[in-house]
Amino acid sequence: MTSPRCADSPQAAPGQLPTADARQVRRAALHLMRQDAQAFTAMIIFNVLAAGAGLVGPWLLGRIVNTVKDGGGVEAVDRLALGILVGAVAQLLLARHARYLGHRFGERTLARIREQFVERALALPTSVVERAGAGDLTARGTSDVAAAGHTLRDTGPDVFVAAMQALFILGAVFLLDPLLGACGVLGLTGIWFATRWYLRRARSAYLDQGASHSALAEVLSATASGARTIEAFGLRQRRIADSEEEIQRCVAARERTLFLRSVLFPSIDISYVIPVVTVLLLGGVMHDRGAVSLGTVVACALYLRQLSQPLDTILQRIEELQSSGASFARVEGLAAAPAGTTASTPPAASPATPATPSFAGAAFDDDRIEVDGVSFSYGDGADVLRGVDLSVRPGERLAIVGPSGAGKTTLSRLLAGIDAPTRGTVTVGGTPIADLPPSRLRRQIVLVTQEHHVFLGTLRDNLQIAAESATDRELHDALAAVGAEWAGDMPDGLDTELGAGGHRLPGAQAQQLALARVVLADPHTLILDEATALLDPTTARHTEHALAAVLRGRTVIAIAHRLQTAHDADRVAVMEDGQVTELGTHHDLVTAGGSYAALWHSWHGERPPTTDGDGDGTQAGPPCSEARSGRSSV
Ligand SMILES: Nc1ncnc2c1ncn2[C@@H]1O[C@H](COP(=O)(O)OP(=O)(O)OP(=O)(O)O)[C@@H](O)[C@H]1O
Repeated sequence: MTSPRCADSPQAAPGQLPTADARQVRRAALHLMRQDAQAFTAMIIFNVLAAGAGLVGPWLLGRIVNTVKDGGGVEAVDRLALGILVGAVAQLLLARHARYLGHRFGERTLARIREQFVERALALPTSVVERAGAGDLTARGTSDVAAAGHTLRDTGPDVFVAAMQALFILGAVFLLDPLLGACGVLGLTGIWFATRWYLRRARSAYLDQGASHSALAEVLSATASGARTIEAFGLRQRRIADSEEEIQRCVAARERTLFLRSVLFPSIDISYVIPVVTVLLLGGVMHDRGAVSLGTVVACALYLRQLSQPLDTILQRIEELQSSGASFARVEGLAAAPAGTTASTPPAASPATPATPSFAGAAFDDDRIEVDGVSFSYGDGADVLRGVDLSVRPGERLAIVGPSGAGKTTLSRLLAGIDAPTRGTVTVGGTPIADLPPSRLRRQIVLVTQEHHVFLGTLRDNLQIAAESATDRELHDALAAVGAEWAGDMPDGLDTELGAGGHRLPGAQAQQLALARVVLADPHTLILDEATALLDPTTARHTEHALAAVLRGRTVIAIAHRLQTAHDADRVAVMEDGQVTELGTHHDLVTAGGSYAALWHSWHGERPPTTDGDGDGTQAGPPCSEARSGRSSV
């Protein structure tokens, strides 16, 4: 499934993050320049002055030739030579300062690009990141941002200085003698053709190269993170074959860019010599006829010889500009990704989104979740959800049970707005969940799974991710709410460093930490999918009880792997083969004698009742215990 904005995005292959087109890249670059306009203008002024100072040398050298030819004295020559020295020193100092300004501008702009990238990446919907793969996002955030930064800091200013110098030099040649200037420019046409040929092919070639790097990073990181599974299922050869395929793609892409360079550079080298030779030959003939002074011919030849230096810089850097332009297009592509909003966008006001956690229950009538005729398929596969209708009342506890593969997790992803339905709608308070900006969605509905992360930083940092302004008291309350008594024994309390190099939290504690974050995020609806699965039965029960107090007043949708959870819920939805086949209270469903009743009775080791009597095993059966239930096989 591709969201509409993603499909509209330029150059976005299905499921991949988009890449900005040339117009968008230009607009983004101009915007960055405008953001630091003062530094940019100062950089231009100093570059122009440096380029102007660079013209003094050849011009004075031409005058020295004329002075000597006309029999001028040593004193005159010395004066002119001193002028050359002053010009060279002035050029050095001005160019140095221009470069310093350029670097400062580059560093500041790079910082802006990085900040913007992080904001955009954080605002991406989970489903987009999942489909694009972490490798692509990582490659864009690391090597692509670094390449764009290198251009801004070094390549960009270098090319700019060189372009100024080249323009000034050509202007000077024309001023000295328009005919010789025209010859020089004509002699340079070879460079123009070679460069045009190169530029027409380079952008797509470098984009391919960047994409092949991303694909390789994706395969390698997936292989590394799934190493145990690969070993266990004997998938080694397959992964090696996949990696080799991506490496081959990478090599082919790099060979193509290498070919482009190997044509460009020799053509350029030859083209440099042509204007100098032309000017010397024509200048010689003109001088013989008295049409031009010897000094002018020498100055023109020197200027054209000098031209090779800025042109060299431009042409060598143009390759970097192409590759970093492609990198910048990939970085900027995130702007066109189907993010509803950026992290900096303030969430729309909602009664269920208080700035600080209240823990007081926050589900309002507006927060009703409606699932209406929903079908869903992964990619082009068959429907795994088929015409699901469900209405979840604010403040209700709904348990979803069903056999493995019935579609419970898929439905929970749709309810959490991670995926959008293929057909039908999932709405919260009348708004399609898939249309909610991620920043707002995350404050309304949170999916809690057994996947969780302990970030490098203190315990406080780890908690304040969910509520930046939460006080220590609120952090302690959140930890207490999920039964994380261990937090009180931390060596430095909330300042204890967690993660590699610091205090390592065991799985169960890390899960409690993740739950405490949810408490702090304070969404009106929680979807629990195996949230307490890693906890041992006693801790799980303890956490669930603690959560029960915290969740009062909120809507809770729990994928129930323990039938006790279903028993304690307000209503139970039974899913089978992508459909909701039964919906009602535990008591009603047991009485109805359908699949849920059969499951409940088999769990209790009972025979299903043959009469319409109350089949609720809580009365007739042995007391429910987590130890007995373990994970239900529903
Ligand atoms: N990312 C995916 N790509 C393709 N198919 C998927 C994907 N995730 C799940 N499925 C398929 O969708 C169907 C429903 O899976 P889902 O995980 O939603 O079921 P479930 O009821 O939660 O199962 P379990 O209790 O085992 O987690 C299954 O046939 C599964 O193979």
